[in-house]
Amino acid sequence: MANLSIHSKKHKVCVVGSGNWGTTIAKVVAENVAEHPDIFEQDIQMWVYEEEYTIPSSSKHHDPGSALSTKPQKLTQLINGLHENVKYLPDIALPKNIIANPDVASTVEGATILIFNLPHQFIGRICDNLVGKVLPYARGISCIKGVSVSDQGCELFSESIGKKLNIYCGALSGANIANEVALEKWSETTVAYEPPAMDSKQPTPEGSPHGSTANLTSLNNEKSSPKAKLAALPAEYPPLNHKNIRSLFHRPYFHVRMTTDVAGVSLGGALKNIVALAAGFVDGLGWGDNAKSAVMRIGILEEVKFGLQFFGHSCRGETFTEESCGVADIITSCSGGRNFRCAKMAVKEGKAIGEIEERELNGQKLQGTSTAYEVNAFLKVKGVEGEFPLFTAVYNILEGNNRPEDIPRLVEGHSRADLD
Ligand SMILES: NC(=O)C1=CN([C@@H]2O[C@H](COP(=O)(O)OP(=O)(O)OC[C@H]3O[C@@H](n4cnc5c(N)ncnc54)[C@H](O)[C@@H]3O)[C@@H](O)[C@H]2O)C=CC1
Ligand SMILES: O=C(CO)COP(=O)(O)O
Repeated sequence: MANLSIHSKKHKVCVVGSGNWGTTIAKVVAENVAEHPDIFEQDIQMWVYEEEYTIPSSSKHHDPGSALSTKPQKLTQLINGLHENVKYLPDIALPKNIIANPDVASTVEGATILIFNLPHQFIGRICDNLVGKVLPYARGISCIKGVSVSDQGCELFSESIGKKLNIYCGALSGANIANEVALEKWSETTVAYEPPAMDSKQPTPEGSPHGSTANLTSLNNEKSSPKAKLAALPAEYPPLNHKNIRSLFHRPYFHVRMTTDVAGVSLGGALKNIVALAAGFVDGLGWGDNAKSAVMRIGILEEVKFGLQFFGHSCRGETFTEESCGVADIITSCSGGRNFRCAKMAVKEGKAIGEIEERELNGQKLQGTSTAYEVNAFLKVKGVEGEFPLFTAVYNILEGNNRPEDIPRLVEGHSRADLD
């Protein structure tokens, strides 16, 4: 087929991270670059935190006669040889254009689109290693569910990545249990991207509260960082407007809705992990679906309140109630997510959730436990712990100050009016 593109260069896409969701998103984008060769280069470099791994005897790749199969191997070699991430996404065939790379600097080299997808506790250090190694006009998308809390306040990862690397960074988040997406079972997701004006030959959707200009000011209401100057995407590249960003993620089984609300999308993904722990706690007590629904209802109200109170000038309440990254992610995460499952087991077995995480997840990481502590530290500094009774209850249960049985009492009386 003739290449009708008027652009002499194509976008090089890389994925920083290769866990359960990192590998799944690499599969999604690897399929899409193959379908849009006029916009994207064909290979996807995927950064892997290198480790040695022995193929388990339950794997179809296990061959007792082969030393390769019974001895530990480098995970990158296994992924590149088998086209499968045998540790973090077993039994899912990966497209051959995914290249596992243990070196983060060469993973991002020459990339114009960087997709950040790793447990949130590791992103700060990785970004430190990337300073000065990223194209000045690169653009990022963060798939990370968490927030970055420091004495500077509460920051979105899209923003902390953007500031550290001096690039624009959007966010992807939705009701997306990775294993289901990897099996190509239908789901929706939300991608928040506010194209810097110079990247876009197309207007952002009508009604956009932010227009189409780059906004690198802090999304935290009370702090605003100096505006960093973004480098323009050279005209040789196809524009990075909503249409082209969407074409990188949208699949027949993975439906993308675009928005410009980076704060709402990021916060929905981060805060629902705290709610999922609460749902696991009450389910672990055997309290049933009504109790879980109550937790979800209060959880969504606290999400909206948190967004509007601390990120109000850039966050839309409707994002939490209308988009996949909001209410839908609460529902899916409180049904089958890892935070929910591990919290439930912890209560049923009377064990610490960290012990369950270690035993059950084969190296995958819970995000809700650390997020509950981080959000609590921020709420404490602001003096508003009492205004977020569910988030606070989860923290206190993890700390051992309260028991899961206390949740109804702790959230009682917090009607919609109380949360306003
Ligand atoms: N798994 C899921 O169903 C979904 C996860 N997410 C979010 O995506 C983000 C990434 O999650 P997953 O890919 O599932 O990760 P994961 O939970 O599978 O975590 C394991 C990953 O962490 C890496 N890792 C371990 N120690 C490390 C270190 N010291 N430095 C750097 N990396 C290290 C491992 O190599 C592996 O790639 C998280 O924020 C999560 O909340 C979002 C949607 C769905
Ligand atoms: O984010 C998720 C689903 O959208 C996955 O949640 P867990 O990390 O709790 O598995």
